[in-house]
Parts: sequence; C-alpha cells; structure tokens
Amino acid sequence: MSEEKGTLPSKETFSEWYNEILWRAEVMDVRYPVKGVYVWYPHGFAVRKAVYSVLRELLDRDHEETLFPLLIPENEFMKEAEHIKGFEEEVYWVTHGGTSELDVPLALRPTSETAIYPMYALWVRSHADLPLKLYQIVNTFRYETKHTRPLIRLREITSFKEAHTVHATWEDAKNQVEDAIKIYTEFYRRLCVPVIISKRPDWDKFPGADYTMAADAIMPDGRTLQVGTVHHLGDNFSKTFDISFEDENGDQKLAFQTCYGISERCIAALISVHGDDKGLVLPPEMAPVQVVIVPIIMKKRADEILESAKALEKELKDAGLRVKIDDRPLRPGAKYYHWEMKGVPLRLELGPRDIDNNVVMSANRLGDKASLSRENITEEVKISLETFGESLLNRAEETVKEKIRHADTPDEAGKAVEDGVAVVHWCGCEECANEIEKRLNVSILGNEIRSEYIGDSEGECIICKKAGKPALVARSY
Ligand SMILES: Nc1ncnc2c1ncn2[C@@H]1O[C@H](COS(=O)(=O)NC(=O)[C@@H](N)CS)[C@@H](O)[C@H]1O
Repeated sequence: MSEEKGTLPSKETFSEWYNEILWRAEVMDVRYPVKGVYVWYPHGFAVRKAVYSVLRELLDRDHEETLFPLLIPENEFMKEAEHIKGFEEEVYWVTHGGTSELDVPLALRPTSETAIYPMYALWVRSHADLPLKLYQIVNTFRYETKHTRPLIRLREITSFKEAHTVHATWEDAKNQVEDAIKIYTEFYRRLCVPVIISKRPDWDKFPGADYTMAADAIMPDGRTLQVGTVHHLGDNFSKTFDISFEDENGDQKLAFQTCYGISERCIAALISVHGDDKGLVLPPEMAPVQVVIVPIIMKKRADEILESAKALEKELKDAGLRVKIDDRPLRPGAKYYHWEMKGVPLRLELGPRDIDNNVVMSANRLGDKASLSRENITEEVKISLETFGESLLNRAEETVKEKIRHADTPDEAGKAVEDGVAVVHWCGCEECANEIEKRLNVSILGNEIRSEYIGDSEGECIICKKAGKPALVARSY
C-alpha cells in the first residue's frame, strides 16, 4: 500500500498538509462513499490502539469498561429531546428491518445517555451502589451539517470514549468532574499534547449539563480543537430517567451524575501537533513501530550484516520494544523516507564498519544522530526513546506558549487569533461575549482557565471595563 509518494506540502499550509499526511502515512482513507465517514488504514489503527490503550490504562484505575447497545428506541431518546433539547437535530434514525417498517423507530446513538440511563435506573437502588463509574469505547453517529473532516468532525465517530458516573450528592459529582480533568490532563501529557482546560460559557455547555469543562489543543494554524469534555449533569438526567436510590436513612433520593468524552480528535491533535514536513512524529509510547533497523548491505558481507541485524532485533524485542528490520531490496534513503513518514521515533543503521567497531548508528525522528555501543544497546535505545519523548513535549509546550497571547483590547485580540489564541479579561456576561464575537468573529472558548501556560490575573473586561477574569478567545474547529 505504500511506495515512495513524493513529499508533503509544508505544514505552513496546515489544511493541505493534514489531508496529505493522512493518506501518505496511511492513517485514514477518506475515499469511503459516505460523507463524514472514513476508513482506518492498519497503520493508523495501530496508532489508535496504542493511544486508546493508554486511555484504558488511566480509566481502568477506578472505572469499569462496559458496552451498551447502539440502537435507542424513540420513546427513550425523545425523553432527552423533550427535557434536554440536545441531539434531535443530529440523530440518525433506523426505520426499517429488512422490508418491514419498525413499529418503533430506533436512533443510532449520537452519545449514549438515553441508552445507558434507563439501565442505570434499574441498576441503582441503594447508596451502596454508588458511586457507579462505567465507560465504553464505541462508535457514535451525529448528522453533522458543518464541514466534516477526518478525525476532527465526523458523522460516524469511530472511537468515542464515553464515561458515565452516578453519585449520591452534587458535591460527589463535582469531585468526579475534577478526577476526570486529572485523567484527561495525564492522558494528554502522555500524548505530549499540551491542552488548556477551561469552563465553557453557559450557552456552550453540553445539553442537560449544569456546567461543562473542556480541554482544548492548539492546532498548528492557531485554531483550537476541543479534544475532550467533562460535564456535571446535576440531577437533570436522573429526574428524566428516574435514577434514584435509597439513602442511609431509607429515603428515596435523586442521583447526581457526570459524563465525559474523548473521540479520535485526540489522534488528530497527536498528528497535528507533532507532525512535520517529513510525516508523522509519534511519541514512543504511541508508535506502532518504535525502532526500525536498516541494515547497510555490502555485497560481500551481506549475510553477516543481516545476521547481526536479526540478533539486534531479537535483543530489542526481548526487551519489550516494538522493532522492525527493513531488509527490502531498496536503497537506504528510500527506507528512511518510508519510516520517517510513518513516524518511527528511532532508526538504527548497521553496516560493516559498525559491526567491526561494535557500535550501532542511531538517528531519532527529529534528526539527532548518535553512535550507540552494541554491548549496551538495549539500555541506550531506551534512553534515546525517553529523551526523544521529552523533547517532543518540550517542543510542543514552546509552540503553545508562543501561540497564547494576552490581549488588552479587542484589536489586540483580533490580531492574536489570526494564528493563535488570545487571553482577554472578560466580565463573564453574555452581552460582552456577544460583542467580542461580533467584533472579532471568534468565540469565547471559556474562562476559569486551568493551565500552566496562562496566569489567573484579574483585569478590566475588554468590553465593559468592569472586573474581569482571564478568558480564552479563539477560532476553533
Ligand atoms: N462530530 C464529531 N467528530 C469527532 N469528535 C467529536 C464530534 N462531536 C464531538 N466530538 C468530540 O467528542 C467529545 C464529547 O462529545 S460531547 O458532545 O462534548 N459530550 C458528550 O457527548 C457527553 N455525552 C460526554 S461523553 C467532544 O469534546 C469532542 O472532542
């Protein structure tokens, strides 16, 4: 599927770069004949596997994974529409089974509250059943009418991790929101993707939530990508779906809930933040192949070199590393191109001179070269990979710091959002937010910002001059 396909456009023209890298690096095939629906190539799927195994590792510490049905009967789904007015404009309906019309139309889950909560109403009986903390990783369907884009805005979200928790009190649910924010912060740190956590304004919160906290990544073009959300649902859904429990005194109480979601946008951010003009750049933990060995074959010692490469591969595999030897009949340069495009963090070259000198030449994906000792190769490779991962995080953090600009006037903010995000003081009222959005044609992303890159100084609202707090203003996907 992958021969040398020429070079990527520069990352400066981010949109073209993004579309090209998805097929050149064999992440996604966008040729599937349904709008907003795309196909994972095996390499892309292997990246997804590595990324979601980290997400599962973090969630499995104190959640349980489960799986609810895709199909939601209209009567349950419409409870959400009547009370919560969320997804009726985005939901797909199944109306037939074969040639016979269904007596009850079935919704394809756009998210699973209306599939899960009728079951939670059966499962939650007593305070002893709480807290209940489940998650699932499923495909969900949303009839998006805005511009669809692979991994970013899909009609079939293929990798929708949704957690749904139930608690005895509003305060317990609030603490769960804080726990979820910690999990998301750790998850994105492991992806070496800096995120900014903030509280969405009321008019942008999740339908049916008391409030929504969001994680935003800054993409290379300065636009933000909402890469995760955590919702405090209060008792809004437990009222609608009658999720109640007997408390310690024997009284019936309505439960309090949270839900929090991440989709394959986390992979869009991973690719976009780290990728360069040669292709994917993957943190070692997310790389399907962590080390590629390229034997430099000289005719007269070809067998000896291949043997030595195989021994090296075995030693590294036995040390738990994901290693591949590229012994295809291609010149080394074509091999370097191929594996750089796929984002392999470390390449080892092994030629006759290296064998004689008992060394292995290495080059990490950012081009840093070194000569490693053959004796100590496993240790030295692990250190090289660790150093590489740290340099990815540092590089990404430097870039984010450059893209965040404090602005004291609407004009300054307007300038900042051309290729970054603006931090302005906002009083928090909707009129000033509307004024900012009207003047700058950008939205207030959120306030109550949690970010090591942004302070929490007070200042005059850039519109009404009343006391304001830092708020994020940006164009977003
Ligand atoms: N059309 C889409 N394509 C890709 N990702 C999406 C799409 N819509 C939403 N997402 C991602 O999914 C996350 C969770 O979606 S959400 O609507 O905010 N929240 C929920 O659905 C809640 N039930 C929490 S699971 C969002 O933060 C966003 O990162």
